Amino acid sequence: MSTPTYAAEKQVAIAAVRRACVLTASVFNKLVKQETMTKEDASPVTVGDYAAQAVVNTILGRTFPKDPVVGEEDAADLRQESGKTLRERIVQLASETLAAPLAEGEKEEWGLGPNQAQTSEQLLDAIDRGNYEGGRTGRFWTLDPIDGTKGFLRGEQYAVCLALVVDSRPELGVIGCPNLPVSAADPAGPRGCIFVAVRGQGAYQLALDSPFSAPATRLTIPPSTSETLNFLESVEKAHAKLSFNERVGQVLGITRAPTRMDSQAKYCALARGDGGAYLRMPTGVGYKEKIWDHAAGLILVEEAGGVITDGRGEPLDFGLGRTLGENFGVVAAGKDVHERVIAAIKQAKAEEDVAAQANGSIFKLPPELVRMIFEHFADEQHQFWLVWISTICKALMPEVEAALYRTVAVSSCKNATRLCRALVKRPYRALAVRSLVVYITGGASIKQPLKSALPLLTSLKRLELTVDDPSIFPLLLDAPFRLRTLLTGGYYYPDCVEDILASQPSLQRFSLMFTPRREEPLDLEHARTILRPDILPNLRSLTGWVARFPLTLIKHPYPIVHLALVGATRRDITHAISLFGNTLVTLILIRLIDEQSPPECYWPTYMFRHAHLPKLEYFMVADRYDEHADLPLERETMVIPGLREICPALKTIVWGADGTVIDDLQWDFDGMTSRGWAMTVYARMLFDAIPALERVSIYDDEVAASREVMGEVFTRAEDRTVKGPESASISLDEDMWTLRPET
Ligand SMILES: Nc1ncnc2c1ncn2[C@@H]1O[C@H](COP(=O)(O)O)[C@@H](OP(=O)(O)O)[C@H]1O
Ligand SMILES: [Mg+2]
Repeated sequence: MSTPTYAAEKQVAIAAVRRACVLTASVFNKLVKQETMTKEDASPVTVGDYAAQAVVNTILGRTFPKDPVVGEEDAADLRQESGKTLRERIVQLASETLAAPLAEGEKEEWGLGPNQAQTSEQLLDAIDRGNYEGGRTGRFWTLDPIDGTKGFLRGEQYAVCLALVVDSRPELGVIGCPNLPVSAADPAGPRGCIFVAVRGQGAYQLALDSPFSAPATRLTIPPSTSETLNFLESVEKAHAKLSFNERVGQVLGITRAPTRMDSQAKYCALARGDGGAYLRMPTGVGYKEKIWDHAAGLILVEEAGGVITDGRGEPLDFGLGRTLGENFGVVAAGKDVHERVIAAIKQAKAEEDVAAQANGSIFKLPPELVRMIFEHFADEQHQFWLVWISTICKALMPEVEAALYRTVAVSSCKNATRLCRALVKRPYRALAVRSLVVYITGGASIKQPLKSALPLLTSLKRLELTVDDPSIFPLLLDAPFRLRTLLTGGYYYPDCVEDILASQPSLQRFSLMFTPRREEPLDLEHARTILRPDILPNLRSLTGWVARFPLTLIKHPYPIVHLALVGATRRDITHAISLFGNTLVTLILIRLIDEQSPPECYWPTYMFRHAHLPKLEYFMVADRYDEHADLPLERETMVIPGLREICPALKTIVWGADGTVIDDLQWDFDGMTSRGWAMTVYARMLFDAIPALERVSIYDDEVAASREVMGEVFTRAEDRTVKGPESASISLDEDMWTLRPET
């Protein structure tokens, strides 16, 4: 079946709306402006409403007699004796309007022109044609003869709105706006426009007085940015929650003031680019939006390239009768901004939920304070207190949850799925999450649960994602959060790492710990974008497993303060130091020493040759040997010349040497057999060379493999003498040492 073009319907609807506009404009001029009716009188709105409905329905009754109409008014009151005066006024007005000479595009058989007089009864019947209740299937018209009655009375914006709905979908919409400036750029210029849209045929603006002959302007919603975006909203506070819009605007970073106008003229303004988004959020009194207030607007916006849904992002349902039923408000916007507006609404709504729940709390403390107290108790040791409090006082649940959900970690599929479900169920929980750790290797994929939860985590700042399913990582590309810390890892290196980096300009700390696999050669192309200097302007901390993180490809001297590398060869280290040496404060290396390495390079500070590390304070190195080679035990090679100038600020050196190296040092140095002797010589030489040095620790264990390791420590006393060796254990600072043990 071919798509209907609705050409006849369109022509009739435009003509009917134009006649109704002429009628309402004359009602305004005669009855409102000249104040021939008092406020207590049945009101000019009532007169205009009924009369306009009589005119439009008469035309529809003649042209499409089988089509029912869903309208705002019915004639029951007018038929009463008490309605006589009103009835006569309406009949007179409607008759005059219908009897006006035929205009271009109109036909006599539509009931128009001086030869087509209608009786009073015929006109009341026409009004009653608007009694239809609507429904899921079939076609019907829906009419709002004067939409924006308040605007009409003020002489501001109002609209005559007519739409054809087929099987619950608006297919044709016509909106007449007698008071709307023809061009928003010229607000004092000529007024009066008609807007028309047919599904699949585009949206157009026509001239109100010559809709069929004057050239039509095709409408498209232009793209907007946070700077150009503004909201269109009702004038009437009772019709939409304007304070909520304000908060949504803040979330979106909108700087322009909203444009307020009555009626569906807002949809017209949106369609022609006079505003970026129309927000109509419920005021909470249980009002259900009427289909005639949105049907014509919907098709106009959609045909202008926009998106229209309710406040939750759900489609508007025109198949439920006279109202939009359970839809929650209305949001219309350009394609490029609609999704962001919905996300911002979710955030503002979640905040509101938290605030609303807090009002019922027995503690009348300011919510920020309660939150601070609870956050203080949210650590693992005290969590049960919070849970206990919330079971006693349910009103405190949102604050308690906000504290408990601030930092969340999951390490099994089951828990990850549970967590995601809990976040989706109560968006204020999702809003509370600042730090999320997902560490799941093996097992089923948790992609689906994450897909539903990640878009809600608007406050997330720190994400640690170690998963074996690489298809999870692309989810980060659409995420609403701006991370400061991103730690990634897993079995497969995902192709989209660089795109993720490009989408996270606030990133300060980044870690890439994908398992190096021998069987698969590293695709260096993957790393290319990390090299672009512009994508990570805030990057200060970098951790990587070098086999999957080709450091030598980085050419940009990011001002890295903290660098940790696993599996770094001599070449990687020299390269890193030459790039980041000027800014490094901490440097942590698990280095690979191969057979080709010259013997001197066993001494950790040997790597600083030719370098300049003016800010370096903490240096830790743990060694891995491919093959154990003979050690260079000559004093001359232990400390390179010029070390004082190279790293003048160095305070701490931690060396995790392989056990066999320590054993060699023990047996073989200078012919002495004391285990501590060679270490003591080395440590003392370091203290002599670097005046700032306070501590040297040497551990005969693999530092990377365990959090608590034993070793010998040398310290500089107040009187600058060197003490040690003393046996000690080192506990690795978790935050600094983000590396995970190899398994
Ligand atoms: N509490 C409420 N919430 C939302 N809309 C309401 C409302 N009470 C009335 N309205 C509708 O808001 C329409 C006007 O919208 P706007 O504020 O955008 O101009 C009214 O149309 P009418 O003016 O045709 O009665 C009416 O249908
Ligand atoms: Mg209305």
